[in-house]
Amino acid sequence: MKIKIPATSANLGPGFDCLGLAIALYNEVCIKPSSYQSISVKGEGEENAKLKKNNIFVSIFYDIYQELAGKKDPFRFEFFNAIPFSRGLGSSSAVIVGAIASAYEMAGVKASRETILNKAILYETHPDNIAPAVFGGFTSSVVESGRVKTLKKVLGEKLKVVMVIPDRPMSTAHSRTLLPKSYPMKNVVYNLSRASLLTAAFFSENWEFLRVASKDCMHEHRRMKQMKELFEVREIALRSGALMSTLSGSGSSFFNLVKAEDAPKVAIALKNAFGMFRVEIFELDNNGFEIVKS
Ligand SMILES: Nc1ncnc2c1ncn2[C@@H]1O[C@H](COP(=O)(O)OP(=O)(O)O)[C@@H](O)[C@H]1O
Ligand SMILES: N[C@@H](CCOP(=O)(O)O)C(=O)O
Repeated sequence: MKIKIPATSANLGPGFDCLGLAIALYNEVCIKPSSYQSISVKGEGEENAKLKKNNIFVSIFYDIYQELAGKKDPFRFEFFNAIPFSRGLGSSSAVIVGAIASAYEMAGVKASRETILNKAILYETHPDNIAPAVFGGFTSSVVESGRVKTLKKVLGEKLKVVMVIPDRPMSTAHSRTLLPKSYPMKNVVYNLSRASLLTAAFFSENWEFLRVASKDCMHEHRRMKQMKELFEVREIALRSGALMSTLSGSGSSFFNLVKAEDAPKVAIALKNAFGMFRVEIFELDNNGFEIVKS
């Protein structure tokens, strides 16, 4: 079988741990029955020998496969990774969702996307990457009694993403340790009001509200201080016409949502200012993971 899983950009500013969307940048994994287990890696992580011995996708796959099939058959895993690691593009969530969906497919057990999502939340404590990786589109999610409740909005082709991908990683786990354990009430109201308005703006396609609705006072500043160039990335992106400009997930990438016709202008402005960073124009993904060949 072959599965493709999209990258995701989580938080989108004030929507910490609850808002996210999927991007048309994919990891692909081919899995075939074999007489012995083997792993090959192309693309991101190709040089990392550890991924052939201690691979989180394979571990999660067999967790689920053994639960469903009651045995551990050997498979060949061929990874074609396009999602950079630790750049705030949901690489770890793509692994979790891809491994679970693949295990159900290889065990011959049908599963709804809700089932896949509610398995994935057991491995990833926050739903803002896994929900769009499962469903695609823009998603607003909560976790209630261990179950994920999410709503999806399909995003039209009038929108594109200009993503600035720095050459330095930011580990999600480490980046979360930089955040305070509690916040003043005014900060909480600042973020929850904007997250609400941001969600309403996406669902009603009122793009002119995105700029004010995507501001955050709970996590971005502390994280962006680890890579001060990101403050200028945002300034240039907004000056060039981006609808919104936010730290992608826990970083280090910077997410810029633009009208399709403005994408080249915004990308050129960012490329001219940050020659050392990757600047890519992506479409949005509205499908989530896809099993492209059984
Ligand atoms: N395709 C992959 N195959 C195996 N492991 C992966 C893959 N993508 C990510 N990982 C694991 O996840 C880690 C990155 O997780 P994290 O810091 O949460 O980054 P991100 O912001 O991309 O989600 C990598 O260091 C690696 O251990
Ligand atoms: N809400 C999380 C999102 C992490 O996204 P990632 O793409 O960096 O894994 C957080 O901000 O920690």
